[in-house]
Amino acid sequence: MGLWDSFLNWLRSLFFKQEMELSLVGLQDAGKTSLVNSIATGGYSEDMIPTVGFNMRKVTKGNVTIKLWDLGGNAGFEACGKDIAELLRRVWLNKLRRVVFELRYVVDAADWDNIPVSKTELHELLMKPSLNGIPLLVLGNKIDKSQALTKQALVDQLGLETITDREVSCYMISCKESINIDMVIDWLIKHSKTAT
Ligand SMILES: Nc1nc2c(ncn2[C@@H]2O[C@H](COP(=O)(O)OP(=O)(O)OP(=O)(O)O)[C@@H](O)[C@H]2O)c(=O)[nH]1
Ligand SMILES: [Mg+2]
Repeated sequence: MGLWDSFLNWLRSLFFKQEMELSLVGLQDAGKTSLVNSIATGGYSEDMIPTVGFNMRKVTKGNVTIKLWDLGGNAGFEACGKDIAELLRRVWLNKLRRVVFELRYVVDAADWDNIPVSKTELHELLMKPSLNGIPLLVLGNKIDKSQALTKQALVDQLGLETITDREVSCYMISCKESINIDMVIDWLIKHSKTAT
């Protein structure tokens, strides 16, 4: 095992000793589950089973519980008709707003088409009074892909510079190649005191 892997494993061991519960929010396919795997073990798989939209799952390791929230359209609901799909989406978003007290927002930085939807969802969430002042960590995932946006382009396209009422951090990561996962773990450890 290289020095770098040992360092990451040491960070991981610190992380899972903390008592915390955190939420990861993002559009489907952004890489939330991959990020949890990457933080937990460093493992990565191309063969992920998509979490069906409007879903919440919990992953617990050590003292840490990570809740994964999937945002975004859902083909199953859309089959019920656009209005009903939209209504269900609103109900689901309201539920999410009641339970998320800190935000880590995962974006697929290589999926240009979905960035505007990510932006809308993110800014809608930030308007919720219960999320006032809550620090925001935005993660642009899949930077191993050649078409991935640069950090500045992601910041611009998500309108992150217009968010002035809280601490905003943005890291570009790759779960696949374990890039900047150490920065994410470090951020989570530093902010764990404010976690619910
Ligand atoms: N190239 C690349 N692919 C990735 C990366 N992270 C995740 N993926 C792939 O993206 C797809 C979706 O990853 P998931 O971790 O299932 O994403 P998710 O956000 O949990 O998706 P849902 O559960 O469907 O909402 C999978 O095929 C992963 O292998 C990455 O860093 N680079
Ligand atoms: Mg998932």
